[in-house]
Amino acid sequence: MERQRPAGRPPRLVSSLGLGQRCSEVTLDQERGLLAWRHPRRGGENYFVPTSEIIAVEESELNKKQRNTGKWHKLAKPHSFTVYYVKKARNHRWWCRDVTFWCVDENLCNQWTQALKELLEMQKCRPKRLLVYINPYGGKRQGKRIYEQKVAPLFSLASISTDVVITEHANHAKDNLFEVNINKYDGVVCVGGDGMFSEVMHGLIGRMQKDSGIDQNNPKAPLVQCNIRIGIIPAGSTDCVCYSTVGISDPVTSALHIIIGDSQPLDVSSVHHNNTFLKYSVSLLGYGFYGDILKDSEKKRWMGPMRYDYSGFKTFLSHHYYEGTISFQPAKHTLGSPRDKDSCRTGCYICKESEQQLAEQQKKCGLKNEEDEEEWKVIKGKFLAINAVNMSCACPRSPKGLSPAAHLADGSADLILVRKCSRFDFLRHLVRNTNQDDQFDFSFVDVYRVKSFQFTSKLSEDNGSNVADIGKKRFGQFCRDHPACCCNIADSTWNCDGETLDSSAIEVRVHCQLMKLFARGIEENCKDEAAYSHSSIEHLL
Ligand SMILES: CCCCCCCCCCCCC/C=C/[C@@H](O)[C@H](CO)NC(=O)CCCCCCCCCCCCCCC
Ligand SMILES: Nc1ncnc2c1ncn2[C@@H]1O[C@H](COP(=O)(O)OP(=O)(O)OP(=O)(O)O)[C@@H](O)[C@H]1O
Ligand SMILES: [Ca+2]
Repeated sequence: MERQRPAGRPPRLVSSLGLGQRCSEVTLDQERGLLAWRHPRRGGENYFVPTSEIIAVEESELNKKQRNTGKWHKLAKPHSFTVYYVKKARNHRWWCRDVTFWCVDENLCNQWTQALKELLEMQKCRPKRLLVYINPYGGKRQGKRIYEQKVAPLFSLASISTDVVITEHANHAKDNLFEVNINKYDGVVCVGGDGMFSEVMHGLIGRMQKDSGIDQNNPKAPLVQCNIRIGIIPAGSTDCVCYSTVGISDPVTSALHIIIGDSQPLDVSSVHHNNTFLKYSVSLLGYGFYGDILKDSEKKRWMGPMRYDYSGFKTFLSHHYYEGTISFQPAKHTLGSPRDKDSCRTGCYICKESEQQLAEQQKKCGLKNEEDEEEWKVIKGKFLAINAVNMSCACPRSPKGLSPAAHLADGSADLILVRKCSRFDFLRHLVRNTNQDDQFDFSFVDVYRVKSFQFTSKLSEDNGSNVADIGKKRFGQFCRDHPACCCNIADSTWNCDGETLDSSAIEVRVHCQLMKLFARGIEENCKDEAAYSHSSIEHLL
């Protein structure tokens, strides 16, 4: 892609500017959008910052210490400017760092600030106005403090104006998104966990469909893409969506991705029951183990994030399995497979390829629904867990995720079936979700990449349509004939991105890249500080 440079400006600005008490050669390559300098101290460390990662530029005044220790105090008053930029550290963490350059020539100083500001103006993908929802009760109840202390100062530094809503009840953000004048904003930010993100996503996708006259209850309706990006400031208990799309759960890192206007498309699954829309899902749709954990943990919200460990331990000991039938359509359009060694990373070619494939398929088929004619696979069995993940579901508890090779935007989900097995074997599988070993390498675990699936429990098959009531009444009763066998005559519950669904019989369809986040996916071998310090400016420019 050819970069534009401000009209009438030279392609490169090179000056010897003051940095601390010494001089540094500073280069701004306006064509390639690179700012580079060599630190006169720190062993001549080289700095190299793409202008797309500059947060702000301000005319500044040297502080007292800088003024008194510098040689220039005998000279005329120095002029200075400060550049705030993204510093990439280990483990995908980003910091906001600043550097102040000075010179005695006021014109030169102005030329530099002007040139940098003009380059920032040209970053059209950056948001100027954001709508922010804060859940004050998510996670450890730190959402408001995190936003005020860590995020708001960065937004104001980047001249982003915000309208902030502190939610007063569940669904406040979702309902509000159906009413606000959404065109006023360049994005919506949610401060909270996966549940809060889910609310904002439902509000935005729902609003988009409503405005376009699409009936969400129709499971086959082609949904309209939502182009307003969502930013997630993690302040929840799991923060799986943030971790899986940024690589770390850190409010400052996420705020910086929002400021520089990153964009990451995301697949969204729609979940229906009997032609009734239930929910959308982006991370985990889990039946059995994760459904039971969620159901139990909801009663223990007061415990905060610890509730999941408590309920997880209890659910693990209960070792319930559930009988049912899963039917699915394999995702043939995508190049990847769930057993791939490579994971989805920034600029992922598999996601790009899938997007094109699906667009071509849609063009070819037009209104004809050829999807239904495609092959369906049917599997009946007894399952400890049925997990469908649209993304890896990496989170601090499981750093590589439930399906490490799942893609953020390939139009498919990974369906993981964990069949009835011993407690010991199930524990081995669970532990592999937390370490580097392959969690799918067991005879009782199967994984498929799918574009749609349906599930019906044995109970609903046996009892016809009034299953929900029967299931509810029977919940908690277990096989009387074999009290120790762990077979459960009741249904489990679906865990849909951390919320329970009312129906166990569901129909799920993946919508490729239905929405976008202020993120860029996980970066490959995130450069650490050493990578910058040993490269020379000459080489980089
Ligand atoms: C020996 C340790 C094995 C630990 C295995 C841990 C695997 C953890 C996998 C986490 C996957 C999270 C997927 C994301 C789901 C989100 O959309 C959703 C909303 O935030 N979060 C949850 O449902 C919250 C789900 C929280 C799940 C916590 C599971 C804790 C299990 C503890 C099992 C203990 C067994 C101990 C036996 C001695
Ligand atoms: N003011 C509020 N009072 C009560 N509930 C709220 C409020 N605002 C939002 N909620 C609801 O709280 C639920 C949980 O919030 P959130 O996701 O932020 O935290 P969490 O559950 O601790 O984290 P995670 O979802 O990552 O496990 C959301 O589903 C949201 O609908
Ligand atoms: Ca996907």
